[in-house]
Amino acid sequence: MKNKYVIGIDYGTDSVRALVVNAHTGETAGTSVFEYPRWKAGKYCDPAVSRFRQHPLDYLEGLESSVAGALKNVDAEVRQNITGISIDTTGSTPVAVNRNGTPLALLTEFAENPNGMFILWKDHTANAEAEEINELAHSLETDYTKYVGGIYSSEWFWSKILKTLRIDEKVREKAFSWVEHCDWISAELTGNTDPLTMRRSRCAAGHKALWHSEYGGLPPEAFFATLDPLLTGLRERLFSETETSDKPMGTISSLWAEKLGIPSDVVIGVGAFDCHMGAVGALIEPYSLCKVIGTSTCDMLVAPNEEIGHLLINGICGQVDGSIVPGMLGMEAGQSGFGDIYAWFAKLITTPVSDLLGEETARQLSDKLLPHLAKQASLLPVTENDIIAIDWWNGRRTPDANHTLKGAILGLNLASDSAHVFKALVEATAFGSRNIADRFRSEGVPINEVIAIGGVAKKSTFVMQTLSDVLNMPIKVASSDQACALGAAMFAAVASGVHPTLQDAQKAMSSGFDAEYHPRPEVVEVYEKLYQKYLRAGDFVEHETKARKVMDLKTA
Ligand SMILES: Nc1ncnc2c1ncn2[C@@H]1O[C@H](COP(=O)(O)OP(=O)(O)O)[C@@H](O)[C@H]1O
Ligand SMILES: O=C(CO)[C@@H](O)[C@@H](O)COP(=O)(O)O
Repeated sequence: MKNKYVIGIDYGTDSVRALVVNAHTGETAGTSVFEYPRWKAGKYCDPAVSRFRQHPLDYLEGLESSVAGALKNVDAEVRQNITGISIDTTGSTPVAVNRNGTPLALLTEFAENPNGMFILWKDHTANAEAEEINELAHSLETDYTKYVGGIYSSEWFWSKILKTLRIDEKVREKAFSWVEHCDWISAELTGNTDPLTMRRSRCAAGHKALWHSEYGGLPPEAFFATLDPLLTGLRERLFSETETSDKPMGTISSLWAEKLGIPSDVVIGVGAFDCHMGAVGALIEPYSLCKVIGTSTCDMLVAPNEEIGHLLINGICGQVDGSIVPGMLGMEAGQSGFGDIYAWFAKLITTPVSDLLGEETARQLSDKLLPHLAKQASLLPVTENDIIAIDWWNGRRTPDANHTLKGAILGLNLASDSAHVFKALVEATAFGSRNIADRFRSEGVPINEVIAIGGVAKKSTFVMQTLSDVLNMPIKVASSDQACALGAAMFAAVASGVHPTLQDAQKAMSSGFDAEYHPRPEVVEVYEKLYQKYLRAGDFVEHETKARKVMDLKTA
């Protein structure tokens, strides 16, 4: 029997990576990463107002370049035996499309309009719209937020659509429908981007677009029309059916088969979000908490529907049948800022260096900075009087989404140096993780083990040790440094029929775990006390944010 190969493609926040994998052994045959050029240049974004947009050309160029790079040195035999491609992306990252399903920014008149581009998951320009969605949903007999943790977020589909339709008349006129990145790019590969017929991801729809089988799809038209007449009629131009990612989206178009130099019968799987496919790549099992730790975190859990399905889990990013592993309830939570907070601190240090001593010196400093800070911080004792930081630099995703919240550092004195502050930031991100784990437990979802994947999990032993101490649980780190792309490859192997079930694909293709962290008994107790302080300080920050908002409203 000839070996079959599959390609997993993982669109992260900064770059896309393609992984060519032997579907029987999981062995990597080729891999390549492409950084989005327009995004890297900071185009179309304004961090001061939390506006983050990505141009569809970054994604298209990335598709071609990453796959070409991954296939560059493989034998003809590998190329000829590729059976499937599956894709994961960030989310909720929707875009307005025309009747053909073309993102508006690919049309000449919208080429430079950020509102015609993909609205990246971390764009928080729609806070007010999220609040309106919550107010309306909570006032109705059926609360349509009940399966997404009871709070709709400004990071999600409807908030972003509503905001865009309100502020941009041209997009309003031209937008026929809206599509998530994971749906559009997979559909693009099949050649059928018709928004009315393309298959939509269960994962994206259930966690971010309020889709649920109980409502027969999306909430009823009346809900959206009451929210804003601008939404009238859009529901009909979206979708009512969704698919899990073990299913095919279609067959590759001849155009893309030719462009990529692969067989014309390659199956394209239904897409999903990066952290969901990552959890599969990291061998998630019922009641494992799989933490995808990068710029942000996604905290993934699966459990049998019959055991957990009756619960409504408050404050998380949703519970969706089949969103991670088909046939199981998939749950998502997470932190909107994790590694990004360390990156912020590094930038704070390197920017004046760049201004005063030049870019090259700053780059050299930047390359060494985080490992250096981690080393210095690891030498510091952990005491009850340490600095406390609150990890809401990019708002709070969970528990209880609130993107108007901001970060804080408390307890500085004249002896506080960069290592002390970095230690506090790392601890803050770990406390945020602990708060999520506690919420799952208090809502009736036990956690049997913790698995970690993502850039930070691989790069920083200091962060991972602190996390294990604060969670007071061991953490296993998956061997693959491309777990999301590997998970996508596993889905591709099922969608294209190499393996009958996802579990079979996982068994055959997984590369297991290569590190394990254990809590250090000598600091666990101190961290428990610091965590209680973190919770109290967080309450204070939240209270002050609310008070300031009331004042702002009064003076407006
Ligand atoms: N040595 C390090 N210690 C801690 N964090 C790091 C280190 N190196 C990089 N990071 C963080 O890793 C994050 C990127 O994670 P990664 O998983 O590669 O990206 P993404 O989230 O886009 O998939 C950045 O936010 C960066 O600050
Ligand atoms: O929010 C989600 C999924 O729900 C992620 O796509 C988002 O955190 C992006 O993560 P990365 O930056 O790719 O680590």
